[in-house]
Amino acid sequence: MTLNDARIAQQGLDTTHGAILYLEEISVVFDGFRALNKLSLDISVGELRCIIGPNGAGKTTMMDVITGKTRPTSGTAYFGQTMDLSRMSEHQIAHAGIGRKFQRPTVFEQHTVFENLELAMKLDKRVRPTLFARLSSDQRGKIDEILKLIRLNGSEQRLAGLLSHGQKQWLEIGMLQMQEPQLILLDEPVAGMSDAETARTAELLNELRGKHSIVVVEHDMAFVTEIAQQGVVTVLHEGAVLAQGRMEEVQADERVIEVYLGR
Ligand SMILES: Nc1ncnc2c1ncn2[C@@H]1O[C@H](COP(=O)(O)OP(=O)(O)OP(=O)(O)O)[C@@H](O)[C@H]1O
Repeated sequence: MTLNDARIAQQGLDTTHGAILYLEEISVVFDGFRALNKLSLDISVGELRCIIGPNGAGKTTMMDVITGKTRPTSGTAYFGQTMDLSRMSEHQIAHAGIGRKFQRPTVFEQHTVFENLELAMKLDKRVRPTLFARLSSDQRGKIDEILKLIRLNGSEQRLAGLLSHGQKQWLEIGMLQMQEPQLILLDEPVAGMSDAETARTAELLNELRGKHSIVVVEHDMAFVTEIAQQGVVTVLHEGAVLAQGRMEEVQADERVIEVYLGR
């Protein structure tokens, strides 16, 4: 851990004003093209926010800004009241508690489900156990709890490489959980899943509702309807917020129908 990392970790997350993430007038310009155009967005603590929008709307670029992969050309991004994401490295942002799941699962295929969860816990720099230390009963209990959540209890000794696509996605969500991020970003979590797997993923996210702050980017509208419930859905278009509100509100919005749903 560098001195700067230690300073950020020590600073802690300040959510006294109820929001965990503030994006204000974020623009990202690639060679003259505005992928994000003064995007402003707040996520509340414990919220499950769904972000939808047509291809090229800027959803991935927004996630890249939050995780430090892409620097905004202008605007501000804060994690809690005090952490300026534009001044932190990707590593520092992950360390401060923002966890991201990419679209393709990246589990350790040669290891069992249990070992994947164990490894995820041991990669958590805040805990710093040695890789070969035996698990405490608390740690074992936590793995068991996550196995149930991700519907893989009973499969803990299977090799991750042998799991179905959906199961790998759940395992990766479990691995994220092991690191207890304060904010979880999920990029198209049900892409490529069967209908049954999609339904179970919706159940899983509904179980996480309120316990974590979660941002889900997804194209599958049936799935979004399942998990949005009474929460806020944000529609991005051309790098900015086109509409925002409950799912039935944005679905009825003429502008949203025109650019996205009506295609
Ligand atoms: N590194 C880059 N250089 C140049 N242009 C980029 C770069 N990254 C993204 N873009 C462009 O920015 C725009 C927004 O892309 P982005 O991937 O954020 O959209 P998206 O909403 O995630 O789309 P999708 O639903 O297809 O994943 C696109 O037109 C894309 O081509």
